[in-house]
Amino acid sequence: MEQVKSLKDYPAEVQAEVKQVREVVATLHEQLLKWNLVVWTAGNISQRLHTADLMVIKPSGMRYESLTPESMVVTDLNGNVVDGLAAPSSDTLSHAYIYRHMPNVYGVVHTHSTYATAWGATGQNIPCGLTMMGDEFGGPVPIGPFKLIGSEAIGEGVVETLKKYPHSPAVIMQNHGPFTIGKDAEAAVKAAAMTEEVAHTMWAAKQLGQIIEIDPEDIAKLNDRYTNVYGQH
Ligand SMILES: O=C(CO)[C@@H](O)[C@@H](O)COP(=O)(O)O
Repeated sequence: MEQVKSLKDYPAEVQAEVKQVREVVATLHEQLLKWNLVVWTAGNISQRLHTADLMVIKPSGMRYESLTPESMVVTDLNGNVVDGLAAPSSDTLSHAYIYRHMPNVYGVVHTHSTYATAWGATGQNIPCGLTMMGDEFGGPVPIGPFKLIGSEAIGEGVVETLKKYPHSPAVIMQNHGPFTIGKDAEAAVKAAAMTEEVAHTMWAAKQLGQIIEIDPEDIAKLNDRYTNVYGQH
């Protein structure tokens, strides 16, 4: 049987990174409240380390206002706790699955943000009818399969869905809510905020009439410009 190491068994550089990532992950949860992406305790953030196959994730069921760097939980990429006093998030095994199968991903976020989750309840991809969707998602925001909570099944659903939508940093799990990814936890939080924004706008558009979807060639150009030209390089 695999021996689970304690954080004390890891080198000093790993312990130093854990300290820094605990701060980052604890503080970023404030952004979920700021952007109105969560209610009560329903959502979580994690970030993977660069110095070891470990991640830092929110403790399960704790109010965002009470989160501190010390209350964050450190697990390995099989979801085993290596440091922390609290039980880790219900979605730990799914975050770990995503990190194991998507080596460029270092941040994962889950929310139940209202409009994105409403699309999830209908099982419909959010169609790409906005230039910002071409920019941010490179196409529609996809719906992932329905999966029960607590195992790595949600992570499998996210990874399988993103194989079909490789430019999207978001999957809205059917009947559940968005899971977003990024090069770090902050990028995944940004993707969660953008998912909710476009979910809201496209919901409003649907009330007004038929959606005009953007041509896939133009979506590719938008996504390329946003990825390679937009912002400071
Ligand atoms: O999605 C769900 C439940 O529907 C959970 O991810 C959410 O409530 C957050 O749980 P944790 O507090 O991270 O264990």
